Amino acid sequence: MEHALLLQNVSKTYEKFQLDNINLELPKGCIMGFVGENGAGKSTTIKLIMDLIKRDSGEIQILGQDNKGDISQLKEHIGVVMDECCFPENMNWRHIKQVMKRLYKTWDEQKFCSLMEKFSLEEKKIVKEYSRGMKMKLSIAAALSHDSKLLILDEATSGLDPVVRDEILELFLEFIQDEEHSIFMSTHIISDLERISDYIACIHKGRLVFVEQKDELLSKYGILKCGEEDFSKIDKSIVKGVKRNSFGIEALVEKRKVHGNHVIDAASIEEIMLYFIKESKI
Ligand SMILES: Nc1ncnc2c1ncn2[C@@H]1O[C@H](COP(=O)(O)OP(=O)(O)OP(=O)(O)O)[C@@H](O)[C@H]1O
Repeated sequence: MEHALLLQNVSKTYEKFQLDNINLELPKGCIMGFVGENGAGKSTTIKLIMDLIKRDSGEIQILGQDNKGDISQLKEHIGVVMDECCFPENMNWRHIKQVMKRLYKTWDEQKFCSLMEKFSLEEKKIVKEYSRGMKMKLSIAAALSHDSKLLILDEATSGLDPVVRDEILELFLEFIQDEEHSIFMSTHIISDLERISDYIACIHKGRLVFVEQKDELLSKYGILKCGEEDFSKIDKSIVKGVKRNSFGIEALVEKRKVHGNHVIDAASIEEIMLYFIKESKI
């Protein structure tokens, strides 16, 4: 299987934080959602992918090419949207269009203009006068208006209202329709990922806690509800997180491995993530 993005044993240490041995593989034609609590290491990972900061160890390949060295050709095929807008504050989108035309050989002016219209961004307004949502729309439109084969998005949909988010998720789904286009996106909006992603990677305190196909996550895990006595008989290696309350125990378990008659409810992606990173293990 060809991959759009490959991280092998990637590590980075700051004084008070360590990104520890990250392994990720995003197959071409797929969307991978990257989730985790504030400060878990999502932006750091994305900056390492973009080679904006130096990794201490490991390998990173984008579209089959090492992300270090001469990546001028590769940049044509990567669309990046970071959580901060990186266009000059005193430009309107007409100016930005001219700049992008010079930066990308594959710049598609018509596509950009039609997205500006679709997103209702006024021609004369300068970036300084944009709301956060408007800045995000502008950045997403620019990333989609050259020959991007991989979109890398860091919290790109977080400032957008539900209607615009819905439109953008549709654009993302259109974008990956052929096997050549892929998306790696970090977000706190798990419902967006439930809707569009093929894979979910979850990071906690600098370590990956799972990377799985979304459908496999949903079919693999369930929430077991029982009392202490029944729970004591459950193999703890299949338990990923436990919550205790006055009614008994709720535990995220690998449901195919539970034997006997038990109540096991479906778990959402958000619940799976929370049990993995927040709840106790025993
Ligand atoms: N340049 C830096 N120097 C030292 N520490 C840093 C630096 N950049 C980030 N960190 C630390 O790395 C950790 C991970 O930060 P990062 O921005 O990757 O988290 P995140 O998962 O993107 O969080 P959020 O969801 O809040 O955006 C944090 O503890 C942060 O303080």
